[in-house]
Amino acid sequence: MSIDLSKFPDNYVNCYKYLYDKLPNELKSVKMAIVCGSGLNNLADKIKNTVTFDYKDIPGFAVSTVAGHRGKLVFGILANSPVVCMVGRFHFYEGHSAQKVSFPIRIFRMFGAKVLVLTNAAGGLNPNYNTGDLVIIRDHVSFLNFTGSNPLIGQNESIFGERFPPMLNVYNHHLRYLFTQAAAQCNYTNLKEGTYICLSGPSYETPAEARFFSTIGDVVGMSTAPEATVGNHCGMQVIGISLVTNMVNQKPTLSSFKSPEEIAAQNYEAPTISHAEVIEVGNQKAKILEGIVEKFTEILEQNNFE
Ligand SMILES: O=P(O)(O)O[C@H]1O[C@H](CO)[C@@H](O)[C@H]1O
Ligand SMILES: Nc1nc2[nH]cnc2c(=O)[nH]1
Repeated sequence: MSIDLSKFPDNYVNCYKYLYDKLPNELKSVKMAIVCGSGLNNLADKIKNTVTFDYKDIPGFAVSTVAGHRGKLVFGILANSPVVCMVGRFHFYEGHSAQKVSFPIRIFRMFGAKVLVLTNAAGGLNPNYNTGDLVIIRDHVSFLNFTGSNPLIGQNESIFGERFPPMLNVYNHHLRYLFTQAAAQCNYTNLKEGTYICLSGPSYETPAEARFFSTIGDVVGMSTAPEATVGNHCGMQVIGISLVTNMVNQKPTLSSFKSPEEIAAQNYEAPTISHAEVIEVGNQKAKILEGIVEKFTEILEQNNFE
């Protein structure tokens, strides 16, 4: 075993050992960890020589309760590189604490992962975006962190990182640049970059909230920031990619001064949004993202990225 387990808290050791003992030697250490967002399970399909675990069997893991999140942890080889992939993630709105949501990230660090690839389905706020666009996360605004649900609250586990970690470069610039190269090599031309707004969910935003969020960010979702916060704390190089699964409605709600007849005469259509739509777009676009993530891994290998 390459790490001194006596230095780690028991719950991390139990989980690490459970997985470690079942892995072949070539997967006992990984370079990269990937988290699949809603509808993006197929991202894991390119991983070879896999060893798969059910979340329900892994000590310390929560279980996935959300449609579009398979609840499997996959170790394997992607583009000649040993990786671990969460096929489905945990969310705060499922009733898990921010600490529970991000618990796997520290396990991946214990397995040696330096690079953390976070993917998610998100609503587009930036009017220049379209459904189906991929957005490299440049920075985030986390309403979870603002409101007392920072995953680093509690006793600091100094084996992982410092008490007051800076958050000035959470999303690594070099990785983001290399991701643009990977996308270009895959002939993907709709790549954007933007700020991710993290909300607790599970309700989607009201139009007034959406207008407010659009003044501070480009996409909005209910994940990623806790994982990025913990990854940054334990010294991982983080990259986040949002798939715009829907454009968020920002039009003001109906005026009180208009009669139902006047509204109908304007051919008014009530806006909607559903998780089924989010998953459908995720499934449609997962192939593209899968190809780019594989190319990205290949580029990291070529660049000896550490
Ligand atoms: O962020 P991921 O897990 O991709 O999922 C996004 O999609 C769900 C809402 O449709 C929420 O869970 C939101 O966070
Ligand atoms: N909050 C939020 N999360 C999402 N996840 C996917 N789409 C959306 C959205 O429109 N809003």
